[in-house]
Amino acid sequence: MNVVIGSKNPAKIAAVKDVFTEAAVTARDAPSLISDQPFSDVETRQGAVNRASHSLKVASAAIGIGLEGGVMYVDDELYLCNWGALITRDKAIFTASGARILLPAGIECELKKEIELGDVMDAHARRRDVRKKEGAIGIFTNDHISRKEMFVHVVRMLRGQWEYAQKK
Ligand SMILES: O=P(O)(O)OP(=O)(O)OP(=O)(O)OC[C@H]1O[C@@H](n2cnc3c(O)ncnc32)[C@H](O)[C@@H]1O
Repeated sequence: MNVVIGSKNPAKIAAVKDVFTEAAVTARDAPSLISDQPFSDVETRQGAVNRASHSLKVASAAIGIGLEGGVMYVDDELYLCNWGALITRDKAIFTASGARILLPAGIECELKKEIELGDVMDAHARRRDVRKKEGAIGIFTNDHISRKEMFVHVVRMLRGQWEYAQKK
């Protein structure tokens, strides 16, 4: 089976490879067609769907996967959120969201200056390419949960829903 992931981000590719161990996984750049820094569940999920859909158009695979990071408010508190989408050739769409954690108030201030979370995290943690490695979730959980691990959970939920639908 061929699976295409609509991103060249190593944390996202590694998560898909971990779940689709038997598949040939390829990675393609795919536009999210949303803002660089999504600010809601609705927008972040749409980005994941757009990436999955685009990747399937440009690669000959059975399944396209899109993974998208963003932030969203619960009341007036800002949380990290992540969404995934799995799309099949016959246009079935499955979506799932990942674990979320509250972001410190200082992070929200930076995001409001239109600096992307990935760049804010590099400055905050004094590290490089946090978005491709441990992620904000890794930094703020003291490296207990990495971005890849969080996405593995999302991709497992996508795969499980797709398998369940095939049984019906
Ligand atoms: O190469 P792509 O697939 O675009 O990966 P990305 O990390 O740059 O882009 P996302 O669409 O996943 O995330 C949207 C923005 O939020 C940032 N972001 C989301 N989750 C993050 C996390 O856990 N750690 C660091 N940055 C994160 C990310 O860097 C972007 O600025």
